[in-house]
Amino acid sequence: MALPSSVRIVEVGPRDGLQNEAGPVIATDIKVALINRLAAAGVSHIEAASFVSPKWVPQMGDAAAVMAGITRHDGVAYAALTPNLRGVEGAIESGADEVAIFTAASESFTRKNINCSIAESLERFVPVVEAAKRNNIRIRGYVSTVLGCPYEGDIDPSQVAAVSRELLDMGCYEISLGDTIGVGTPVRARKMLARVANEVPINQLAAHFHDTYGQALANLYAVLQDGISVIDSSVAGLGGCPYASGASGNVASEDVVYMLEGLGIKTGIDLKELAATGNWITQQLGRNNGSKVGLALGCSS
Ligand SMILES: CC(C)(COP(=O)([O-])OP(=O)([O-])OC[C@H]1O[C@@H](n2cnc3c(N)ncnc32)[C@H](O)[C@@H]1OP(=O)([O-])[O-])[C@@H](O)C(=O)NCCC(=O)NCCSC(=O)C[C@@](C)(O)CC(=O)[O-]
Repeated sequence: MALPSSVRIVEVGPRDGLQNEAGPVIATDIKVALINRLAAAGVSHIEAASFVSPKWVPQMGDAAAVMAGITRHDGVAYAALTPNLRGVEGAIESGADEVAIFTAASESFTRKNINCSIAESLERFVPVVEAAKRNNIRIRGYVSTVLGCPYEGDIDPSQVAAVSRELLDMGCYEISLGDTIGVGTPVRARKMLARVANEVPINQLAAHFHDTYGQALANLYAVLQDGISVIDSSVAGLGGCPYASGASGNVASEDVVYMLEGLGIKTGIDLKELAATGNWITQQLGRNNGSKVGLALGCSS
């Protein structure tokens, strides 16, 4: 299949990137400035916050304040993660353009992450989806551990396909396939995708690959050839996974945009502005920049 002419980048840095940040809770102002800078760099889809239990994820405890603080840019969708009815109510009140429900292809991971079975998580999402639909808010679905689980090892692609299909049938417009611990390699990624694409149209699937083993760009290049045209990524490669030692964050947005530009694929994002944002946020957090492109360009502001 020909490569797509354009790719929508879903920037998950403010949520997936910051949720696991060690140390004190990051100031709301920094989160707000990060989101505003990403929008100014041309990112059109930003996962801005997470309406989850602050006991489980303290870094996301100020979701409502973050959503209230951002300056909305025309044409930018601001999304929020919502595990249950309480979460979606908060997201709707905060003016989220989109909500995301999340489960996994692995029972053990689901239990650790949201304290229920996969089947229970799907039941829990029913009122979430109903509330979002009543408010004309789009619903995205996540399936984690699509290429491996820290507790169960390899995951059968049929299980990924089955959970993805359930989320689609519930009303998700798009299913994001998460290689949560970044263990995938290109051939396995394509095999998994081929199985899932039997259940969910490829144009309703997104790739959400972490870069723990340095395979994320290779995996993305592989699945782009199968028709994937939505990629989740995190500025400066922010993030990590509390369930996998040494796990790094999502693939860095700067690295993805650089690769896509080299392939002649449009993203609408200004790479220099994005790289400056990556360098800025890593300075704010006092952590290393996980983007090779960000480091190479050395942009700052
Ligand atoms: C799902 C629950 C809430 C179940 O948590 P629980 O303990 O089973 O449920 P609960 O209903 O007993 O709630 C526990 C406490 O949280 C409160 N609570 C309950 N709901 C909310 C809410 N919405 N907002 C704020 N507070 C809430 C609730 O009121 C209660 O407070 P208490 O009575 O103890 O004071 C919990 O497990 C949770 O919040 N988990 C979130 C985990 C999470 O955010 N993980 C990271 C996101 S997933 C991810 O990163 C993967 C992804 C998407 O990026 C893709 C990939 O890479 O694979």
